[in-house]
Amino acid sequence: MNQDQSIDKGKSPISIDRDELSDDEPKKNQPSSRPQYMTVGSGSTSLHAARFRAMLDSGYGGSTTEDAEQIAAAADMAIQPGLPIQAKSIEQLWYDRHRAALGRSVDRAIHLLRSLQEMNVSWNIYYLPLDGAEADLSGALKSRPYLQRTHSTVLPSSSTIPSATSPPIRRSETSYQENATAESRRMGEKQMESVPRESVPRLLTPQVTPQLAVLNLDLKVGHLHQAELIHTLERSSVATLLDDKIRSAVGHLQSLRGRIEDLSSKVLITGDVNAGKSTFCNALLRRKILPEDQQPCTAIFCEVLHAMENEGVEEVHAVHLEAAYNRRDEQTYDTYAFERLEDIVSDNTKYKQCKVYVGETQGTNQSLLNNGAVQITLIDAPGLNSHTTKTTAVFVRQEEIDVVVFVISASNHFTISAQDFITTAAAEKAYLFMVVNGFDTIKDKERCEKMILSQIRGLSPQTFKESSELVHFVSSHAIPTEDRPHGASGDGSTSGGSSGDDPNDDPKGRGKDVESIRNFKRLEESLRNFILEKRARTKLAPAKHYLLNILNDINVLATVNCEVAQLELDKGIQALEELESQLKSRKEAQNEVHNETENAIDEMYQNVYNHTRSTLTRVITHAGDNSDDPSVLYPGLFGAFRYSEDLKQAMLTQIAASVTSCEEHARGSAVRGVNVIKQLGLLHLGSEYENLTFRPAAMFRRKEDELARQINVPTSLLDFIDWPVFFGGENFSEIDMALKVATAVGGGWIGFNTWMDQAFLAAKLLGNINLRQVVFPSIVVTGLAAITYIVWRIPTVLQRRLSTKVASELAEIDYVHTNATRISGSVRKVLRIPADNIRLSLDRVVKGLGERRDESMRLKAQSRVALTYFGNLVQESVKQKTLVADLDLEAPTQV
Ligand SMILES: Nc1nc2c(ncn2[C@@H]2O[C@H](COP(=O)(O)OP(=O)(O)OP(=O)(O)O)[C@@H](O)[C@H]2O)c(=O)[nH]1
Repeated sequence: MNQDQSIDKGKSPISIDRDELSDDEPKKNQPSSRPQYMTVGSGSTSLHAARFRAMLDSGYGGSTTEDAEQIAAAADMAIQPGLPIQAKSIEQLWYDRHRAALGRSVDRAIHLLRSLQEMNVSWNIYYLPLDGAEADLSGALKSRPYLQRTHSTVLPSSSTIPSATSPPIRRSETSYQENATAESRRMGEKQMESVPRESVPRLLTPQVTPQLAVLNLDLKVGHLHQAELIHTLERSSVATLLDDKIRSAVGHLQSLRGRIEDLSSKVLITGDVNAGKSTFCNALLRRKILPEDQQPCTAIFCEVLHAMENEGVEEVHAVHLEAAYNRRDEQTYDTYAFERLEDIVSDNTKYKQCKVYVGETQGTNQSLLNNGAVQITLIDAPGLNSHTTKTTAVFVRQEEIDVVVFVISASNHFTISAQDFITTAAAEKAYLFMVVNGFDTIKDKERCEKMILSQIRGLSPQTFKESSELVHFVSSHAIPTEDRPHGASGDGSTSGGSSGDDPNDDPKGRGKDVESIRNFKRLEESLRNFILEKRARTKLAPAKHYLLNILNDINVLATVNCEVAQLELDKGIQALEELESQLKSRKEAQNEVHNETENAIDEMYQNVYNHTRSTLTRVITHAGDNSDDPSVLYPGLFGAFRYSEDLKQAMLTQIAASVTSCEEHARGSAVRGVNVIKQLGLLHLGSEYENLTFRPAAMFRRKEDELARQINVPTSLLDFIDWPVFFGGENFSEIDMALKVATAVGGGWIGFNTWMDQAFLAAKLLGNINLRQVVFPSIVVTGLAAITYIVWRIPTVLQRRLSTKVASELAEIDYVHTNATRISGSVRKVLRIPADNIRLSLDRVVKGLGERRDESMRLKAQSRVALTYFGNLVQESVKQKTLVADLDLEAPTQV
């Protein structure tokens, strides 16, 4: 609301008496002057007092009861009929109150951001839309299309500073994002197919991000935009990016906090090259301190402060390029006298900035730098061009600049750089103060004014709206400085004037000079008002503006994350139920498979063992029954030994063949067993067991049965004779042993001699004569018969004897059991491989399910915590937003 409007409110119980305007200026020339005093009209209830009380009642009042009482008393005083109260005191009280309230809100916002930062560590903040890429995990939302808040707007300050009646946050367009996000969604879905759920980044797409004014992640790499980059980022990377944003927002809030507390104000004077910025500064100071030149001469930022801040010493501190200025640390700057300023400001290779401490030439009432209550710093910026525009914009963006004064050359109007800068600065700062300088050089002033105002309307509508206060057409040259007497215009377009700067002092009443000085003084007044009286707007409004933005961002993130937390909690509960049942059935399957495979293996092992054992036992037992084997023919007495070797060989070959057949049988059993296990694998683990291949030929490659060939079964003479027939007994082993010894010591006939000796002993008993006559022929015949018998029986006896010997040798090395164990063990080994694989696979599945269940439980717990946290955050951010939005920074002027 501008001043004229407030004046129009003449019927208000509280009115401004324009007759009480400052006595510095003629009243009729003070359309923009601020009221110095306020008188109370009817004495009826004051709006101010009501507002104060309402504010106190709201709990958002002063920091102490005493403070509150003091303010309320001041307000009550203001409504006492006929009692003049200094408007500035009231304003100061309002200002302090707002300052304290905003300070508390800043602290609260910092607290909320820090908690958000902590939350972001344990539960990465969601930063992706719930449609599109995330749609597959948000079945619940599929049936309830997610509302995309495409354009939520935080109304900026100034005329748009939200008041109690106009909510600050306006969702101008809420729509179902169907078509607009289709492309992004398609892309997201495509990429999501290949991205595991856990790595889904929590990002908001550009459809949501515009509503984030501060915490928006500015993702851009080359030609790729956020929508494309979004899916390539890990959630943790996004969390880190967001953490950085939150950190810098906290830093910004802290400096805003400091700025709110700070009683000084900084005024940046910027504009096109040679627009007359330095001349304007000098005119404000009434001293020619900063170098003025027709050529561009200011290359570094030049800060003009009151000498009071430098213990009253006037000097220049040129700050080193890499140093952070500290007045108490002379390492950070060089000290110069004012005369050297021209050299310093024109060179930006040695110094980045200079601080100029200036003592005032004007009294405190008129002084701009030190106005009693507030310290003001003027900053003369380098002229804007394509190189410096960005630097200056960055400078402006820094929170310590309260007011931007933009100097335009009346003859050049707005250059491209100027337009760029104003567009950027207008977005950053609520107000721009425009000084159209060198107005003395313009002939058709009215036309110039019109043209410039229409340009301003396009560039900064807010400034245009209050142009009577914020846009000034002046001539800095018209203001006399120490070395420039009154009216000494550079181009001579205006003539000289009186020695003082009061136009009324002009004895000849030179109209143009009078007008110029008056205009300049009006500008000063507006600027002073702007800085001093409207500190709420210049100092507090940026904090309020930023607070509304950041609280809105917190609210948006909290709302989205609340929904996500609810969604994830629901999903978590559902997933947990599914996982529990899967885990149960898998564990059952695990036991079942274990038992079935073990049974199958044991059964197969036992079968093969029994089969091998019985087969080998049978073959070894009947190894000597191959008399009809055509390959082993008895060649007669003289080939008896060779025959015995052939027989032995045939027997061992037969046994070996039986071992091979047992192995073949075992292979078949293994194939059957593997099939049984494969079926179990297919049943419980699915297709991964379809291609299970088993090569039975690979079994029994090492011929361990050759042991049989290596056994030593020597043939002795006794093996040819059927001793039991001769001796009618079976005490064969003793004889065998004795004969073995005899054979070894005296050759094969010793045993026979002993037998003959016994025959002769019998004959002796019968008598010599008879014996000689009867027995001898009998003996000879019997002997011959025996010999014939023995020779005849050799093949049969040898087979049996050798078979027995082989069997006993094999029994000695436990051949049957060894081979049965080896073959069946081999089968077991072969079967154990797929069985173990199945078991391991099932173990893995069970373990995986267990881990997923644990993870789901963790996520569920986290989601529950997040849900509670974000739910509270939504409420708290709304509460804080309302409190901040309800702060009416302009209250005292709306009387
Ligand atoms: N006629 C006239 N000349 C002016 C006025 N203000 C400045 N000048 C002249 O314009 C020229 C440039 O003035 P400066 O103050 O150096 O301009 P600047 O914007 O500070 O220049 P840079 O910092 O180098 O960009 C000087 O010759 C001044 O004398 C004015 O109001 N009227």
